[in-house]
Amino acid sequence: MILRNLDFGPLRAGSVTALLGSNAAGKSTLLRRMAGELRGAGKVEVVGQAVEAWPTYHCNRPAHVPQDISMMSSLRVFEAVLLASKQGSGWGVNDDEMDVVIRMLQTLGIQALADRELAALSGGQRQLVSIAQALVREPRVLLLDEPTSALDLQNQFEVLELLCQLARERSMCVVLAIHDINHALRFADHVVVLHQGRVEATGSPREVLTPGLMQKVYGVLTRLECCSQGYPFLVVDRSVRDRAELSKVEEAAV
Ligand SMILES: Nc1ncnc2c1ncn2[C@@H]1O[C@H](COP(=O)(O)OP(=O)(O)OP(=O)(O)O)[C@@H](O)[C@H]1O
Repeated sequence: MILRNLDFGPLRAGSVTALLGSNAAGKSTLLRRMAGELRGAGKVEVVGQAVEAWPTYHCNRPAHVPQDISMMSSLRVFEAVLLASKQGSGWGVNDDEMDVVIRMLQTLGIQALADRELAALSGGQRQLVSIAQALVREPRVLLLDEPTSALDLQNQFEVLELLCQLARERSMCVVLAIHDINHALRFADHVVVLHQGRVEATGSPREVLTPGLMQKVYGVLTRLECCSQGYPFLVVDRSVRDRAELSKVEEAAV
């Protein structure tokens, strides 16, 4: 069993939740369970109904952007996003539906890629297209697995800002697994930290993401600083992988 006794939520409409934890903590597994792609014990509900009970293309069925995005297809970017927008609603296409796709490509800054084949895209471009495919469906719940892992710094910031903005505008519940603690501190309303198969901590990022938690969950010594915009960020001083060394650090801190 990968995850046990998980209990968190409800996750609010219009909010962004960051799912944190070290490698193999179970973040992707939890997202797949929340998306209704994995069966298991316990219950995941969307608007009071088990996630699996919502029809595949219903807006209450979460959209899931997985970590590994393979796009070995000869479809072009525009077609791929249009196809995603049409899921479950027949094959006819009108001008309004085309406009929605054009606007989505513009929003993500990938309009210049509209005619490119998916198979010819870079990793970061693929990541932006897969986010566009999920957003264009206008889901009530959007689950993203490390959505910025292939993006350059500017795209990381712009995509996370966009997700926050759309969460508020569309009353969408966004949950993203992410390794960058500073992105979680800056962009998330809520964090859930997984550790050893359980929820170690949950709450507001500033309350939860303390140097003490970083030491326990990630085995790193950190300190909190503040950027010129007033946002807190954690600086990692060093890793303490060795248990004996960690005990010494803990004793010295008492
Ligand atoms: N399809 C699978 N079959 C068997 N075990 C799996 C499968 N997928 C994941 N696991 C195992 O489940 C555990 C949790 O994996 P998961 O991918 O959920 O972690 P994660 O927190 O997303 O990790 P990372 O940060 O490295 O992406 C790992 O031990 C992994 O080996």
